[in-house]
Amino acid sequence: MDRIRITGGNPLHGIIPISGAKNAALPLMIASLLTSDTLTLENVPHLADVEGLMRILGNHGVDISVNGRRERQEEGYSRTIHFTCRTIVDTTAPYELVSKMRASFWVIGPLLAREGRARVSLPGGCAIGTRPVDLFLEGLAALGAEIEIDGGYVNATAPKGGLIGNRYRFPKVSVGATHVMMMAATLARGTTVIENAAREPEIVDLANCLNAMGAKISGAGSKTITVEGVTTLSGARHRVLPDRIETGTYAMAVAMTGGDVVLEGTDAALLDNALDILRQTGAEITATGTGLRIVRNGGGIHPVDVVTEPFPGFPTDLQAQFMALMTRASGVSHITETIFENRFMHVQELARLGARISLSGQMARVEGVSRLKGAPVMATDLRASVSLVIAGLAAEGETVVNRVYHLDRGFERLEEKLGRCGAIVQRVSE
Ligand SMILES: CC(=O)N[C@H]1[C@@H](OP(=O)(O)OP(=O)(O)OC[C@H]2O[C@@H](n3ccc(=O)[nH]c3=O)[C@H](O)[C@@H]2O)O[C@H](CO)[C@@H](O)[C@@H]1O
Ligand SMILES: C=C(OP(=O)(O)O)C(=O)O
Repeated sequence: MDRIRITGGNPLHGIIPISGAKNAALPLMIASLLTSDTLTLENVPHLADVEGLMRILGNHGVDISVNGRRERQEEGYSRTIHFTCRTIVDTTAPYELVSKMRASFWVIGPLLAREGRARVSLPGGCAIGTRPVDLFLEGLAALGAEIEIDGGYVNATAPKGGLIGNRYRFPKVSVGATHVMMMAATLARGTTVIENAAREPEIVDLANCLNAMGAKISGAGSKTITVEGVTTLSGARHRVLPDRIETGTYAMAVAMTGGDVVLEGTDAALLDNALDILRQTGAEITATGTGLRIVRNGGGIHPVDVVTEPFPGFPTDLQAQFMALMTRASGVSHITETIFENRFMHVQELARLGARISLSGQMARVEGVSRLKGAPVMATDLRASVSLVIAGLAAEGETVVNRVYHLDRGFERLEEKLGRCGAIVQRVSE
C-alpha cells in the first residue's frame, strides 16, 4: 500500500495547475447513459473515482474512448473522453462496483429515465456519516417510480410510458439527489419542479451539459430548478469546470506554509466564501486572468471561526483542510460541521502532529500552536487525508501519511504538483 512521505518546513512557490472537478466529472459521465449519441467531456481529471465510474458505465454498455491528445503539456493531466451508450445492456449496478463510491449510485436516475428500470446497490463513498438515500428515493417516487429495497439493492421501476413530471420539494438539501432528480426529469413526461435544490456549481455544470444535449432545464444554481421533459437527448461536447475543492486545498496549503503560488486554470468565483475566510486568516488572494494567486509572506495566521453549509456557504469538503490551517493560528478558532455527522476523523491524526483540538458534538475548538512536529499518520477519508498532507508540509521533520489510496480518489498528481512548488513530498510504494 502506498504512503506519502513529507519533509515539512518549506514555503511553496510556483504554479499549480488546477484539474477538472471530480464532483462535476462524475455526474457528467453518468449523464452519458441518457443518450445513444456520444457525449464528449473535456478536462476530465485522472482519478481513481473516474476510473471506477468508467468500469460501472462500461458494465451498463457505455463505450469509452480516451483521446490521444493531452490537454496539457504534462503527460497524464486531465483528459478528453468520449462516452457512447448506444443501448443500455444491463440495468443492474452491482455491489462490488457501487460500494466503492457514493456517486456511482446516481446511475439510478438515467437508467430509470431511459430504460424504465434500475437495480442499484446501496452506495459506499467516504465514511463521513450514515449517508442515507431516502431523498433520492422520495424524489424518484414523486416522478412515479415504484421503489423497493431488497438484499442491499434498490429496485426502481418507472410507470408504463416512463417517468411523469411533478413538483417535489426536498426536505433537506442534497447535492446527489438534486443531480439524480435533474437527470431523471429530463426524459420524464411533462414538467418537473425541484424545490430546495442544491445550488453547487457542479449542479449548474451538469444542467449546462444536459441543456447542450437538448434538455430544457432552467433555474440551476437557484433553489428552484424547472425541467421540461423531452423525448430524447443527443450528444454534446462539454468541458468539466475547475475543481473548487482542489483550488481551496492548495490555497490553504500556501496560507499555512507561507509562499507565493498561482493556481492556474481555476475560477475564484467558484469559492468566494472560502477565499473570504482565507483572507481573514491573513493570506493575500488576487484573481489573475487565468486563475488566482495566493501569497502569505510572514505574519501570523489569524484564527477564524467557520461553519460548513451547502453552497454558497463554506464547503464541508474544505473543513478538514481549514482545520489543519487553524492548528497553527495565533489563537482559538471554532469549526462547526453541519453537513455530515462524522467528519472529524482527522482530529485525532492532526493531534499526532501536536495539534490541540477538542470536540464537542459537531463543533471543534482548535487552539493554535506555535509548531507542529512530523509523525506517522493515517488517512481516513479523502479530504481528511489531504488535511494531513497540508499539516505535514508545515510541520517540522518527517510526516508519513498512510493509506494514500483515499487521496488518489480526488487529487490528481498531488505530490508532483506540490513538488514543483518546492515541497518535499514523495510517494513510497511497498
Ligand atoms: C461526489 C460528490 O459530489 N460528493 C459530494 C456530495 O456528496 P453527496 O451528494 O453524497 O452529499 P449530499 O448533499 O447528498 O449530503 C448532504 C446531507 O444530506 C444527507 N442525505 C443525503 C441524501 C439522502 O438521501 N438523505 C440524506 O439524509 C447526507 O447524509 C448529508 O448529511 O455533496 C457533499 C456535500 O457538499 C460533498 O461533501 C461531497 O463531496
Ligand atoms: C465526500 C466526498 O466524496 P464522496 O461523496 O464521493 O464520498 C468528497 O469528494 O469529499
